[in-house]
Amino acid sequence: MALAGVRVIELAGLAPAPFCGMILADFGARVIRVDRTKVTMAMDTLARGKQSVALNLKKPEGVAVLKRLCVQSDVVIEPFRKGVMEKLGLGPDELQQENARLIYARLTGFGQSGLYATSAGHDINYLAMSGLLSMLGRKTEEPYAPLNLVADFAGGGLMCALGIVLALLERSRSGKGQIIDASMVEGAAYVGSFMWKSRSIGMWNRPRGENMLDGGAPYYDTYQTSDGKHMAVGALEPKFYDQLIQGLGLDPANLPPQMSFSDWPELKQIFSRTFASRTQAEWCDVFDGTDACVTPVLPLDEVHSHPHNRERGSFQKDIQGEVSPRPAPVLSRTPATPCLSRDPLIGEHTVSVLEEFGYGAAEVEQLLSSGAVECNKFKARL
Ligand SMILES: C[C@H](CCC[C@H](C)C(=O)SCCNC(=O)CCNC(=O)[C@H](O)C(C)(C)COP(=O)(O)OP(=O)(O)OC[C@H]1O[C@@H](n2cnc3c(N)ncnc32)[C@H](O)[C@@H]1OP(=O)(O)O)[C@H]1CC[C@H]2[C@@H]3[C@H](O)C[C@@H]4C[C@H](O)CC[C@]4(C)[C@H]3C[C@H](O)[C@]12C
Repeated sequence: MALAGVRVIELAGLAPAPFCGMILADFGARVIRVDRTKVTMAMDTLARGKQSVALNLKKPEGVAVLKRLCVQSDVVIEPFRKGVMEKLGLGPDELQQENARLIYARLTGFGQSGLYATSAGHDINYLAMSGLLSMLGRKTEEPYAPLNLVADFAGGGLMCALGIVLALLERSRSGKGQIIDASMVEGAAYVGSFMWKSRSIGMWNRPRGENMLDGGAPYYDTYQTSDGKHMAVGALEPKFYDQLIQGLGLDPANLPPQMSFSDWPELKQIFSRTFASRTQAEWCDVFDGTDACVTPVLPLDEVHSHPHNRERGSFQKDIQGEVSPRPAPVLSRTPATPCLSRDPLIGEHTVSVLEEFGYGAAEVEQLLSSGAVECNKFKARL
């Protein structure tokens, strides 16, 4: 796989850093997640393919273990507030002094500098600060965050993974590591570059929820079907719009023009009434195989079995029967072959990882008895 041979230390975090680590693991990196000790339940649902080591970083011996892991690794991902790692004596200066090739990825909400750098926050706050949240939501409603997808995952975990891959590529020339300051505010804003750059062509001249791509246009929206399901319509270009009108069985001569903003509310009502007259399956029969840009809105439990997704193998089942998306994109020679076994227990691999990183049996025993590390392998067998 593309990242085979890359060793990553991921300090356990909430959502963006686990996603970043999972992407790297899916594409072949060896990812060791560093969990806290005395935690009963793993909250990382994005742990596919990772190993877990439980360290108490409030103990100097725990800090020393993490340093040793980082000396022999390529990447460390830290998900804490600015300054937390420095307080532990684990800042980039300390770690890169011992391993100049280390890529030190800092995944935060607000970045490593600025007024908010040390403040707590979550996806919705970062999205708000990126400017994007002000553009999201229906007409007359308050701004609305689309789950925690944009800042946590697109602007956060994914951007951080991109930064790591870029730094690995550059390191293959320079031999040097670097520090990645991955701010979710900036990552989300960057993902949204189109919103800035397309203002010049008038894409966002109207209030929120009244533009072409934000739910304003009747030909770019969702509609309820007679069985309470939905269809998604994305018929932007006139040639595709014509196919939409044809599929809906409407007479273009009786409709206002596609691009007439003032007629959009009326057109929406016509589309709503029409879509409500048949079931989702019936509309799929009408539109599948056409260029009308109309697709069913699939709930998560139907995605896997949709013929298109099934044919491509876009979703996979792990050994516990849990369905999740196959890693994307698909590389032709070195595709991701994600691990399908169960997620690690907290600290399940502490002893084996320590041994692999050169700790002798007596040292491991000492660390276990001092509480600097914890191993839950025995419990895993119960
Ligand atoms: C699923 C929910 C998560 C949703 C994601 C959410 C929408 C997000 O947006 S995630 C993005 C969050 N932001 C960032 O990641 C940006 C960078 N990080 C930060 O800004 C901060 O870390 C922070 C704000 C996220 C958290 O701040 P906090 O003060 O807690 O932490 P830090 O200042 O960073 O310091 C960390 C301290 O920890 C010490 N540390 C770290 N590792 C170790 C170690 N190995 N050993 C010892 N010590 C360690 C470190 O030294 C720091 O110490 P100091 O403070 O002394 O410096 C889930 C969100 C909430 C969950 C629910 C909740 O937990 C309650 C229930 C719990 C139950 O078990 C399960 C059900 C819950 C309802 C649970 C359910 C879900 O998991 C959640 C809803």
